Amino acid sequence: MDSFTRKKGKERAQDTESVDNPFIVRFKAPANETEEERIRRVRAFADAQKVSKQIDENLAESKKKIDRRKKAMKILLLGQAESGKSAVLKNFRMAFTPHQFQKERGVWKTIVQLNLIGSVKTILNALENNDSSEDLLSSITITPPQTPPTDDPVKRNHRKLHLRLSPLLSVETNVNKMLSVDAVASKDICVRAGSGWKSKLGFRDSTRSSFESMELPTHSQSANQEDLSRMLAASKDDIIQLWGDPEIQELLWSREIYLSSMPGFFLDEVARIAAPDYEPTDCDIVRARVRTVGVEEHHLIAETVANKGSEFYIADVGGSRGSRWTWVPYFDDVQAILFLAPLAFNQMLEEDPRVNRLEDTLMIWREICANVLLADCNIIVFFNKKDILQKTLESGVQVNRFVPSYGDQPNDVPSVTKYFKDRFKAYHKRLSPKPRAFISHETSAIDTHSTIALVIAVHDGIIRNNLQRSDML
Ligand SMILES: Nc1nc2c(ncn2[C@@H]2O[C@H](COP(=O)(O)OP(=O)(O)OP(=O)(O)O)[C@@H](O)[C@H]2O)c(=O)[nH]1
Ligand SMILES: [Mg+2]
Repeated sequence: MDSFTRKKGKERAQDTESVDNPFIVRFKAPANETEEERIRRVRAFADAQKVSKQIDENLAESKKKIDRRKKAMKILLLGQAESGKSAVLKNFRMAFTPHQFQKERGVWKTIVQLNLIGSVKTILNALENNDSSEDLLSSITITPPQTPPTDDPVKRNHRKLHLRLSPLLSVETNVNKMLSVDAVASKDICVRAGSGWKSKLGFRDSTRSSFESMELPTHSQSANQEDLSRMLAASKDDIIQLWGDPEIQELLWSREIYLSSMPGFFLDEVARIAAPDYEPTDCDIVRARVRTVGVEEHHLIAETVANKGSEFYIADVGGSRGSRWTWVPYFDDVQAILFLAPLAFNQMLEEDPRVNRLEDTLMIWREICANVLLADCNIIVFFNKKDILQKTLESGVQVNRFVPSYGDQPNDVPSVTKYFKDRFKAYHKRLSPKPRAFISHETSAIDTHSTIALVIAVHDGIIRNNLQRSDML
């Protein structure tokens, strides 16, 4: 007699209690049950119990997570695409969870390599379009040029380079496929939040709970990454030759393709990055470009002595126009918004080249300031990309050509930064539903040294502010 059948008498006694319990009712022994039916029923009951236990455990884990989340600090990174939100997030992670971040180095190695090959593709595409006089914006191709042989030795050399680099581009295509890179018309690597792209590149996230799925890289995925490193090492000299070619520089210039000012630019460091033993530095990682699509939420449990164990959630959103509708659900319980405003006055949006970046940022800023859901939220502005502003002004670009209201104010970094700050401050004062302090910092998120110090100070400031608000000080 099995334990289930032995409990029959007891079960009967509990019948009144369990009459409402569908689980017990479902597995009650029917009258005239055969031995075979009984075995099947007992087995089904054991299976159901196992599933039920698993569900209870998951619910308990979810509840724990909800409770933890309630207590933790919640930060939201906002701003247009390419404003530097993900770069600031990386600085946060380096500051508070350096060990965890260290484990991701392999992922960033592959991304830096892909960024580098992306620049190579842009050059080859420009060359090919030049040859065939096709529109520059036609899709990027990995096929070698099909045009007939030429007597021009420069062109012949370019074609040879293109042919020799084709296998590298094929391997790159395989890695992009593996990452399910979105085939949107973008020059960037676009991976969807929650798609597990980092685990496909070999990163094991130990902060994830046991019931969250975590894909491990398959053998072929790891092989793809190895192929990429091998092919890059083998193509190193060709890439150096391609990038150093004065004819090509001239062509890129004439086509207004300014590679060195594009995100994810690594062509000046090919020798280091294509080396077989290449390991990305912190600066490489912050400069690596992956476009955020959707919202990536990161749960950080501080590892550093000063803040050990303190928990916070940082949501890093996709900033392109098509992604902004995904931001609103995160307004609900956020305590601080870090708003990234790039100090860019002479650039247009990639998704709409008619719209100036500064005007777009100001439009988002007005909406955030006026939002009643965010009335009690700390908002901190990072006027980012100060290094780029410096270079732009040094190259002689006049602000008033792009922003007529700038007038004849000096064309220097302090004056331009003040102009930005005053405009943001004025909207903040006018549109905030309740009075609140305007807090801002000037940053260059790729300067990890100063940005790490800043994010630690900002984190401490948010805690102090929240404590003051809850009258605990
Ligand atoms: N030179 C320079 N580059 C920066 C700075 N901040 C960010 N970048 C680079 O600009 C590119 C875009 O930065 P991201 O952090 O990916 O931008 P994002 O706001 O997350 O963009 P989306 O994910 O598209 O919304 C990356 O290659 C960064 O390394 C900066 O202060 N100076
Ligand atoms: Mg991003």
